[in-house]
Amino acid sequence: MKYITGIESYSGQKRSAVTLGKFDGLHLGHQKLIDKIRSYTSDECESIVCAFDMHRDSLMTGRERREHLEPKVDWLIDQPFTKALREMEAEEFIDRILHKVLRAAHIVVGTDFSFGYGKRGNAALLQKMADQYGYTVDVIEKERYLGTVISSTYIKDALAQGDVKLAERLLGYPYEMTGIVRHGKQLGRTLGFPTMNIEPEKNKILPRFGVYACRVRIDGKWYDAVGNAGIKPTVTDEQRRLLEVYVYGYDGDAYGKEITAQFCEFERPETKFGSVEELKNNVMRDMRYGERYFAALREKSGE
Ligand SMILES: Cc1cc2nc3c(=O)[nH]c(=O)nc-3n(C[C@H](O)[C@H](O)[C@H](O)COP(=O)(O)O)c2cc1C
Ligand SMILES: Nc1ncnc2c1ncn2[C@@H]1O[C@H](COP(=O)(O)OP(=O)(O)OP(=O)(O)O)[C@@H](O)[C@H]1O
Repeated sequence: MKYITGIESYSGQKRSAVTLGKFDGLHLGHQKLIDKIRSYTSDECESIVCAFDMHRDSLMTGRERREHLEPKVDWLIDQPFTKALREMEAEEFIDRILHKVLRAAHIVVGTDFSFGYGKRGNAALLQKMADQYGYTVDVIEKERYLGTVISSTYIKDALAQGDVKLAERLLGYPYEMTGIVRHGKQLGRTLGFPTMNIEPEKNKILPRFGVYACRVRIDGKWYDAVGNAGIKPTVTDEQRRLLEVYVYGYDGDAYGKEITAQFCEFERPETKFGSVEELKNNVMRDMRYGERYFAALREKSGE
């Protein structure tokens, strides 16, 4: 996959199958559009995801989006949502960007896709200009989960409530975050539970502050874990968002390593305990919860 920032730097020579939108999270709805552009790829036609970057709190970092799309499409264009773009007339966007720059042969959008100044551009306008510019348009019905349309907003709402299981159903994969293991206050070790701290990127959304059963990848190997997403109000006033995980069966030194954590199930909200002793007792209970969670999972899958 080729990755660029800004449509103007596109240098593809072939015709293209293009899909456009914010694509935050690459959920099951987005995946339908991506499958469609992939179905058009050939010696003459490359697939392009054009993702508008809104610079707001997001389900995915830019790197995560790249990694998810890497094996799937030929091009990922990250397009900052600039004033010039916001104010471009829809017809000009079709002519200048889709036709002249991207050489679109196929355009794939969801039913509610809108673009151009005042959001005047939509699927109907794309269809109206299709013959003139020689492209086809696929307007994909919105994918639903139990009757509700899947959207990035819906997934953000689920995460805000700690419902990481629902988020996983809507995404089609577990919600996750990646970071370099940093030194904490090193209190955990003295309290009897050594942990790994990772900090989310600035705009990366953490689920509701609280304790979760997690899966953690260290050096390519997956481990069961239990972790707290939040600000550790019992021991610090710093307000720094962190995910802190206790990893079962890992006794190496993970400082400086990049790890990825997947959120499996919400256990309880993060709490400001009255004493470190109370915190410790609760973390011990969380560890037993995590053991039960993964034991039950294994039993279910017959392992
Ligand atoms: C499973 C688990 C649950 C936790 N729950 C809370 C909590 O509810 N409230 C809180 O203030 N800190 C919580 N913590 C964070 C602890 O305060 C932290 O692990 C301890 O102070 C060690 O921090 P350190 O890594 O900076 O040394 C939790 C940590 C873990 C691993
Ligand atoms: N559930 C869905 N099924 C099919 N296509 C979808 C679905 N959701 C969005 N799309 C389409 O995917 C493209 C990118 O959508 P976009 O990420 O902008 O919207 P979204 O997921 O609804 O996010 P938000 O909630 O932030 O509006 C658009 O063409 C949109 O119409």
